[in-house]
Amino acid sequence: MSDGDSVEDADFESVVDDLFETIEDRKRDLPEDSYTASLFTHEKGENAVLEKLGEESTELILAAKDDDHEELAAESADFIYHLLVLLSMKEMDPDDLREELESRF
Ligand SMILES: N=c1c2ncn([C@@H]3O[C@H](COP(=O)(O)OP(=O)(O)OP(=O)(O)O)[C@@H](O)[C@H]3O)c2ncn1[C@@H]1O[C@H](COP(=O)(O)O)[C@@H](O)[C@H]1O
Repeated sequence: MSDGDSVEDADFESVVDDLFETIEDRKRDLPEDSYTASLFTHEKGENAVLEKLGEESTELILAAKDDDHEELAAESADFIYHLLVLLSMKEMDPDDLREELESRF
């Protein structure tokens, strides 16, 4: 996140872009204590993040069925984070998603 921005006043798009930038940094630097880096070096390869996406979508559905808004927001964030890791693994980025969504307007 750029200097002067706060989490409170960042819009959704810039939060996604900042998170994706952090993911790209972790992919490049592979710090030992980083969960994100561990996904890029996992022995299961991309299956590690694909499995996580499956788990997170199930948790998201359960939160929706319980009408638990706080949990639904948390599980949605987990899902979007893992989706961004997958896009990075595939050498894609949020612009690919943005363009696809915009093409449907
Ligand atoms: N947004 C996320 C994010 N969302 C979810 N997760 C991790 O995703 C993992 C899986 O979540 P689960 O719901 O399965 O919860 P869990 O019970 O901990 O799961 P298990 O690992 O035990 O299966 C957890 O370890 C979460 O910490 C995330 N890890 C990192 N980020 C972002 O990535 C940045 C870099 O993080 P590091 O890679 O840790 O440096 C951070 O600053 C965050 O902004």
